[in-house]
Amino acid sequence: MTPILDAQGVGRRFGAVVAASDINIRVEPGERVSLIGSNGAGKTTFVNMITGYVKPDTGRIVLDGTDIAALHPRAISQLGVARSFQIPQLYGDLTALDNMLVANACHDRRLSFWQRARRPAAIDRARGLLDRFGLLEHQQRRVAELPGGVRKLLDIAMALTGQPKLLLLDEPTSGVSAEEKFPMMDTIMGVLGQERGTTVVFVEHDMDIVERHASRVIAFYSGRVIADDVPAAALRADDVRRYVTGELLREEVADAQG
Ligand SMILES: Nc1ncnc2c1ncn2[C@@H]1O[C@H](COP(=O)(O)OP(=O)(O)OP(=O)(O)O)[C@@H](O)[C@H]1O
Repeated sequence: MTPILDAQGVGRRFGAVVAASDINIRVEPGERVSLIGSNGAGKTTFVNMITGYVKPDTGRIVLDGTDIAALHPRAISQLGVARSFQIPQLYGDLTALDNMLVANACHDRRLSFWQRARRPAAIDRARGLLDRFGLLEHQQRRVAELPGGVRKLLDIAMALTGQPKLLLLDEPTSGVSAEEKFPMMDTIMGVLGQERGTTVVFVEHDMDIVERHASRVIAFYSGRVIADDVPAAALRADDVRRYVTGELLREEVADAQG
């Protein structure tokens, strides 16, 4: 099977900082891969290299058979990569539905912008997605008036309008309250389960969410991959317990204190 994503020997420095070092990651269709790691470990750099916002210094990044490492972000998006951001990128003065229509129109360049945006099929698709995310009641509200959790879901719904092959979610639950996190991720993953063929790579700091929703976990530390396995095994690995969750360090400190 052709992998959706095949990154081989990928490296990137920012001055003296090594943000990615010999990253080798292959993602198969349908996987739900969680990227974990402490602040500055290199997760966002990896996501930015897939979307084309950061170019690797070394290595290859192949999307569904096409080498994308040198392509412009727009070209990569048109090949089927979509992303959501830690802080949703929305048009505050437009309604939720119009945000969806604008996102959808960006994927189809055949007609003028609003002709594309207002096609009946585009409106149906946008309303269908809003419905599946539980957002239909908000469709005519200005986005600036919507609560943060709703805006996050809308951002992800917008990313799905173009039926991407690969969806990248950068900390989908950041800034969301502990009570809202779990139902929110259940909604997101439930919708993705209905979207045939969408593969997901998500950056996540909450290990309970990772265990619940990832089929595979890739842990980063200092620009390197230190674990790549099913969640139970990856979260038990010594390097992950030392450098990501900090459990091992806490145990060692407790032992040292007697
Ligand atoms: N544009 C940039 N210029 C300079 N240094 C950068 C740039 N982008 C990232 N870095 C550095 O690269 C390293 C990896 O950063 P990155 O944002 O990828 O980590 P991260 O794992 O996503 O962290 P966080 O969880 O805080 O978002 C860090 O040391 C960061 O300061």
